[in-house]
Amino acid sequence: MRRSAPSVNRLAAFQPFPTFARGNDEWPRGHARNYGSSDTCVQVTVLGASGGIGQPLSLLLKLSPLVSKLHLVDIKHTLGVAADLSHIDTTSTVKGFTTEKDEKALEQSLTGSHIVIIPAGVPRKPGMSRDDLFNINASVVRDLVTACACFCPKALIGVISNPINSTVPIAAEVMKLSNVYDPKKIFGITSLDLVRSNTFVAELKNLDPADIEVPVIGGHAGKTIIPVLSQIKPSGICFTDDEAAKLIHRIQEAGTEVVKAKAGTGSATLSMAYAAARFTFSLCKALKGEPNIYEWAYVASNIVDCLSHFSSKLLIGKDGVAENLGNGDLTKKEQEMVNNALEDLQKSIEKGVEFVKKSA
Ligand SMILES: NC(=O)c1ccc[n+]([C@@H]2O[C@H](COP(=O)([O-])OP(=O)(O)OC[C@H]3O[C@@H](n4cnc5c(N)ncnc54)[C@H](O)[C@@H]3O)[C@@H](O)[C@H]2O)c1
Ligand SMILES: O=C(O)C[C@H](O)C(=O)O
Repeated sequence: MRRSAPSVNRLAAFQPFPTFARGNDEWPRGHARNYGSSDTCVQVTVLGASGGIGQPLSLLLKLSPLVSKLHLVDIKHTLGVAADLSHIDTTSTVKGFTTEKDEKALEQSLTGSHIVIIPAGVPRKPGMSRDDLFNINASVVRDLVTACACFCPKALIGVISNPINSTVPIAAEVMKLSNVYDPKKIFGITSLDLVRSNTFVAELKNLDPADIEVPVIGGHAGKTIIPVLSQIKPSGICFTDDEAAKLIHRIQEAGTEVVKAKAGTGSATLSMAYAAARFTFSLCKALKGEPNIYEWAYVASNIVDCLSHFSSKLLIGKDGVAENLGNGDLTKKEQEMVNNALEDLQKSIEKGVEFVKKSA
């Protein structure tokens, strides 16, 4: 039987589906009554909404009372996905936009958006690295963020499309070119690394994952994914060197674990949809003025001297990152992991920046 760690509850902001996760029949209706103020309208646009992540993510967003208007955008199939979701008896409205045949689709979907989440692009197949997706996804993200710069320059933007370590700097450069760059408003969504870490630690120590918070810093590829085991909440969870090494390896390779298991049909979609929904709910709560919203995400940062982007703990407010809370006290080994990730991160960032400069 699983033990519960009594000293730390999952932070309210960290647990978007408390009653649902516990199997409460009332959800989402009863749940809706407890969440956020209904007077703040939040419009969320999902770019890539017909895809493996896009569809379950859109479903989770449709279920939440935090979202008032849901705009679903993809090259194709979006009208069907939107019609399907629109029959769900929650209060938000859903609209589909197909960019393939409708040149106004991006303008119409993005105008008025407070939050834009981007899972558009191609996923990995076995044997590929995330960086192997650059050639296709770099231009997808560039073009979609260019549309955001034009039609919703003040929106909070969450990038899911890989390689995150490069696509987020691409998004930043695009916003700079349009003179609407606000470094506080662009996030690389790395939440899946934290979700996985919580799960794996809970499995190892026979605890309830809802009670566990494992910080993960750095970036989102291989050794740039840096779980900070010394700062796990609740404190007092100890690992042998062997346990820690295996755990860190599993967290860093978890994406590849899924890619291999899916055997050519894609990468993580359902767990990513959950992670992205959780992150989006945090943005919604922050927009609605809820205090103490903390997340980890890959953002413009001066936490590490030589890098323009890095993932660390953030306080999120109405305008995006309200404060970058940095890495906390790292052990010598964790600091070594950061040092070992610098070169990869630097290269990925430069690759993204150069790509936008060349295509400008
Ligand atoms: N950040 C993370 O932790 C994380 C986790 C999992 C997957 N991913 C990444 O997310 C991306 C999407 O994965 P998926 O499994 O959903 O892929 P998918 O192929 O199932 O879906 C992608 C969708 O994007 C759409 N699309 C492509 N170009 C578009 C454009 N220009 N405008 C609008 N829509 C467009 C496609 O039509 C498709 O429906 C991949 O790059 C993958 O590597 C990131
Ligand atoms: O591994 C991938 O390619 C997708 C994603 O980045 C993940 O971590 O699951």
